[in-house]
Amino acid sequence: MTHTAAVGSSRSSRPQVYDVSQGSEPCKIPAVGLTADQLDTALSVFHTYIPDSKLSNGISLGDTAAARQHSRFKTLSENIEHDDQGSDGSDYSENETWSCTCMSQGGVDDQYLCTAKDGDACDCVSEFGNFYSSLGDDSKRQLLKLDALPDRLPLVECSPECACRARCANRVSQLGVRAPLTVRPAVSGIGLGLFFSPATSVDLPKGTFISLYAGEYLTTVEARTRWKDQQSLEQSEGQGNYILSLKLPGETIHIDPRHRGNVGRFLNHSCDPNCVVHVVRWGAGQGWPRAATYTKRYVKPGEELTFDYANASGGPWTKEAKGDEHNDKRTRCLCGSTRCRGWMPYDETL
Ligand SMILES: C[S@@+](CC[C@H](N)C(=O)[O-])C[C@H]1O[C@@H](n2cnc3c(N)ncnc32)[C@H](O)[C@@H]1O
Repeated sequence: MTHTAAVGSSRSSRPQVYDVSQGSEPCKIPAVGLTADQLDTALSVFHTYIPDSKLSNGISLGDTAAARQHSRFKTLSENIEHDDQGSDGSDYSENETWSCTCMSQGGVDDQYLCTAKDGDACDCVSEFGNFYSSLGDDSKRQLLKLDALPDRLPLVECSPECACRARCANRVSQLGVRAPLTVRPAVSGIGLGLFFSPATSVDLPKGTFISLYAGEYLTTVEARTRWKDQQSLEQSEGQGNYILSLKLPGETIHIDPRHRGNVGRFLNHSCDPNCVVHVVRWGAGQGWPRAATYTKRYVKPGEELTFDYANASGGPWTKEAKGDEHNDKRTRCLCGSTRCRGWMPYDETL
């Protein structure tokens, strides 16, 4: 793939703002300060930009009926060991649907339906908890109450089937990227990274939704094959490994954004990160687990956004690679933090 106009390149007198999301997110995500080659890489990694994950055969998770019919879905489901309980920890199984009947009353307060205003009355919030709170400013932004989240329980937002629709305050991760972000060369020098880049000098509060880590859902068998391929690319061409494995109670989900993915694939690992990954379902039962990143502290303008790959699932699924010469899975961590553990975490089951 070649491009005649390069972002931030001396080849172009007026730098062009290239939206990495290709118009798929509510906010543009400019690529900034990239050489022509880096821009080519940033673009060519996305054969397709998808704001939400899909099955590896291209079927959208939102298309529940088609996803359930498809043999790939069945294979994936069979690969997942289910507990007696629903995997969101509730009494609802994957085959049941759950929705609230909250209806908008009209007016500006619509934004707060389901949580701040009618929280007690909303079926979803009263069943699964209210873990978002309003920032209370004009931005109408909802923050995740990180300290109130129960350990290892996925967040459940209102589902696409709920009557409250898009303005409900219990829908955050499903609305796409809203924080001002840019893709730039990573601070560590390891390829590209995702940065908080506001127009004015404001901090990003703790609990702000950044983006999903969206890609193709893989079976464990598919993930193993791709992991090996990506690992050899990493060694031969310096291209990274992108598969995120979410180990939930009773199930493991692998997400690969290398060929089809969203901007979350630019989030680098840090041993002292400013973001954290949480599993979010859009509705209980029928809701597939999404990996969503949120800030875990205040973030200053210009900071690179990172998360600890070892905490991706909130569980003990990863191992720190040891400095053992015979461990071919090890990759040096270049996060540069004073708490750096030296090696990148990896999922030993792949
Ligand atoms: C999800 S991608 C992150 C974006 C990547 N830097 C890029 O340019 O596309 C993960 C890959 O980035 C690299 N990476 C991320 N964090 C790193 C770190 N702390 N140290 C070394 N490499 C890292 C590794 O190659 C890893 O496999």
